[in-house]
Parts: sequence; C-alpha cells; structure tokens
Amino acid sequence: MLQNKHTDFPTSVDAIRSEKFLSLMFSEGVFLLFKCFSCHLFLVQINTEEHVDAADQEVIIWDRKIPEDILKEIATPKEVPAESVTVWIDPLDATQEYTEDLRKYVTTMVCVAVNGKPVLGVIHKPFSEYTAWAMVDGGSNVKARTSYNERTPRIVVSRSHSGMVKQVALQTFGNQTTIIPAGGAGYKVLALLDVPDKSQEKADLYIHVTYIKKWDICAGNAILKALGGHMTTLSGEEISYTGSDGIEGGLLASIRMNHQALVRKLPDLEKTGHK
Ligand SMILES: Nc1ncnc2c1ncn2[C@@H]1O[C@H](COP(=O)(O)O)[C@@H](OP(=O)(O)O)[C@H]1O
Ligand SMILES: [Mg+2]
Repeated sequence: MLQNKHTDFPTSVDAIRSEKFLSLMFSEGVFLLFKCFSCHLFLVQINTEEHVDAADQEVIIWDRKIPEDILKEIATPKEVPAESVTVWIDPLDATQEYTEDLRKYVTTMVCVAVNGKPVLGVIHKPFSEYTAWAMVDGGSNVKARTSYNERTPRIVVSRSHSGMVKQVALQTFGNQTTIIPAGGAGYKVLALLDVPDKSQEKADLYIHVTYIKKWDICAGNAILKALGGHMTTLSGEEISYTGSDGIEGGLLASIRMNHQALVRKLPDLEKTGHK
C-alpha cells in the first residue's frame, strides 16, 4: 500500500493504485473474465466515485499475470461484448468512518455488471489485507455462514446515513431484534458472510433506507448473488447497474433466507414516510 506523504493513511487514490488492489481489479475483473482486450476497452463503461486531478493521473501498466488461486477457481473465461459491460468502482467506502479513524469499516470495491446484472464483485479491506471476491456462475474465495437467524435477525445498518432504518427494522422484526450500526456498504455485506477477519462483526440481514450509489453496492450484490443470496430494493426489485448512478428504493440484503418473505414483511416506505 502506498502511503500518503502527509499522513499515515493511504489516500483513496493511493488505495486504488495499491499493487494488490490493481492486481485484483484487473485480474479478477474485466480482463480475466470478459476478455476485454485493450482495443475494446474504451467501449466499457466505467463509473467510479474517484475524481482524479488531471495532474495526478498516472498510467499503470498491468502485467496480465493472474494469481494462481484465482485461476484455480475460474478455469474458463467468459466472453461478452465490451459494450455490455459496466464497471463500478468505489475506491474508498466508509469515507466518513475513515475520517474518524475507524479503519475496520473501510473497503475498496470493484464490480463488473453485464447488461446491468451484477456478475463479479471484489471487496478488499486494505487495513486487514482481506479480500473477498465472487463471480456469478464462476468461482469465489468466500462463502455463506452455515446458519442465520430469520425470526429475530441481527440487522446491520448505516451509522452515518441511517434515516429511519432502526424504526423500520424494529417495526418489522420486533424489539428483540439487534441493530448493529456500522460504516460502509462493503463492510455490511461482509457481515453477512463467513469472513475470517477478526475485526468483522456478523449480522443476519443488511437494511438501508436512504438513497445510495451503485458503486457502493454493486460488488456486494454480485458476491451475494454468486453465493445464492440476494440484494434488492426494499420492495424486492432487482437493481440494474446501468443508467443512473444511484437508487432511491432502499436496500435489503440477505443470504440463506426467504428473501421475498422478508420483503413482504417490510413496510412500504413511501406510505410510512420512513425513508
Ligand atoms: N443517503 C445517501 N446518499 C449518498 N450516499 C450514501 C447515502 N447513504 C449511504 N451512502 C453511501 O454509501 C456508503 C455506505 O454508507 P453507510 O456507511 O452510511 O452505510 C458510503 O459510501 P462512501 O463512504 O464511499 O461515500 C455512503 O456515502
Ligand atoms: Mg462507498
């Protein structure tokens, strides 16, 4: 990880340029799985939260070496037209928590969507050097836990963009429900999975009720989908990763649960004004 000249923290630009992150981004992402050769790369739509100054733009050459552990999981690359691919990049998720030095929440994320469907997700925790990746109908290095509590779930929610999420969660699942406020959408998806990182809390559901950007959620959506889980709006609609860069309908993420039954339990946010 490159270090910022002025602080001990890597900046978001540094984070995305870190050797590990770049290797994952390119080898697990666009190139390995979609064979987007450089002549086609300009057709790929890339949406990123990062805004880099023109003076700060540095060209980094990827050596096209794919790590063995990834090659082992995904033997056959998939080929898709470059123009069907949208890449969503969040170079620093949990920005608010990062400024508070709550490093455990910080992740960097890359997601590849094909025709708007999330297909490949990478969530990297730069401070614990843990990486989760998964590809729909491909491989993964992470799995679901063996059991989840559907009746009185532990629900992970935003600590800094919470809206009325606590009221929604308690109204839906009752007062016995445990609410876990946490930073970062990447961190909250990892809370649903079997993640060995000691600083990672565990939850049964992830609920978000306010507006959120697609680069915050695409990687988590792809990973959950690849592992048989779901991420939808609170009314159960699939999220399309093309077009606008955000969604208004809130977020429900679950794995190894009856997702549609959970959706039916939730109140209609428009009617209750709980956004
Ligand atoms: N209402 C809102 N409007 C814009 N971004 C939001 C949002 N709610 C959540 N987010 C973004 O979603 C990510 C997770 O949020 P939270 O920690 O509150 O759950 C954060 O991304 P960044 O840290 O990349 O900005 C946050 O900024
Ligand atoms: Mg983010």
